[in-house]
Amino acid sequence: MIKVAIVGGTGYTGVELLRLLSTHPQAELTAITSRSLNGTPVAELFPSLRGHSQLSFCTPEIDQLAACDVVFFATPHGVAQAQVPELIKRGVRVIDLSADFRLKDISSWEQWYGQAHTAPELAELAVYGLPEVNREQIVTAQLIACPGCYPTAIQLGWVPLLEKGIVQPAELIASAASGISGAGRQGKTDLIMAENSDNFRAYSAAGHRHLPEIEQGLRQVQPRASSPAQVTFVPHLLPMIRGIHATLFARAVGQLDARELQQVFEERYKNEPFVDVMPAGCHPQTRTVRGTNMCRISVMQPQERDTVLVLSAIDNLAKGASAQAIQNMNIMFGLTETLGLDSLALLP
Ligand SMILES: NC(=O)C1=CN([C@@H]2O[C@H](COP(=O)(O)OP(=O)(O)OC[C@H]3O[C@@H](n4cnc5c(N)ncnc54)[C@H](OP(=O)(O)O)[C@@H]3O)[C@@H](O)[C@H]2O)C=CC1
Ligand SMILES: CC(=O)N[C@@H](CCC(=O)OP(=O)(O)O)C(=O)O
Repeated sequence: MIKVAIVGGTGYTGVELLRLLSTHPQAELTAITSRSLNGTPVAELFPSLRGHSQLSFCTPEIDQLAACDVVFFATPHGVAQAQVPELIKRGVRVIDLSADFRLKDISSWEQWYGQAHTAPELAELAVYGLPEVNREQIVTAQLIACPGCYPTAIQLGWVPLLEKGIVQPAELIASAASGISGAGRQGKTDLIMAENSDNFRAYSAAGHRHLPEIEQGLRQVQPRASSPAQVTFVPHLLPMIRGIHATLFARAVGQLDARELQQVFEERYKNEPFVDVMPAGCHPQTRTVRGTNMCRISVMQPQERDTVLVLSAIDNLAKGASAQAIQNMNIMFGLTETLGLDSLALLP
């Protein structure tokens, strides 16, 4: 059994990790932290876990964390970079769900996250945990930087086109909408039900911190000679709890027909257990991925003009965070990649 700890167990990604790890056949959760609820039984805060967790929340003590094989950080940005260096020194493997180690360009990280980075050498060491692109490096990684939710949906939608150089990399447009759990569990007025129910709005349209992450990931897969990927990214808040839907617009470089595009996607993802390329004409829905590690994608060319349209749907807390983090753990520890991740979405 793999001994696991979660730092930040009371947030939405923390409890999603807890839910998934509780039924994982090879993982034994030995510590889960909350400074504010130290000593509270986990099943008292989350009664859905009654009968599945005997643990109580504890404070994040380095010795207890270092006794585990792997530590998940489900904490706000800036927390992992303070604690991870010591764990790495002690040989523990770390899977960070925050953005602390996602960007290789530290000055860009500092600009977008508005704070100084205290462990830039670990950002260099970290492997970006998108298995569909970096599976080989994940196997031996000591530190995984899990992708953000929007970057997961958007990169999986565009990677097949960028790799083959069949769309203009400098003219990419992503319009994406997220459920409110994407903003975390802390109370803020603009996240309450009365502000969001029966409402729909864009936010951070002038620039969102996921933009450099998306561009970094796409540039990694592009052919070297092509001009670097440039993205216009507009996120929106949807009045629902879970789910991201991304509508991705790109301009084709040459002549392509819809059948060839479909083949590019089917070929690229034919061995990927968690990417479902839907038949031509289908529209992915967030409901069909809810609570699962799946990304459902479709590609089309409306009116056979030169716009290539990709639709991509994930669950922000699952493939966009905690389930993808467990997919990384499975790969790192040589387990079947789908272990503990084979549940189906609830319908309706
Ligand atoms: N929500 C989403 O859809 C996604 C979120 N993420 C990222 O995952 C991370 C967690 O997100 P989310 O679950 O939404 O966050 P929440 O704000 O809901 O939860 C944060 C958790 O971290 C703990 N925490 C806060 N500060 C510290 C600290 N200094 N030291 C130790 N623990 C701390 C809190 O517990 P306590 O204060 O009691 O210790 C709490 O359990 C964030 O970085 C987020 O950006 C990534 C992908 C998707
Ligand atoms: C709806 C909402 O507010 N979403 C969050 C993104 C959540 C996420 O995945 O981002 P990180 O992992 O980078 O925190 C936002 O736009 O900031």
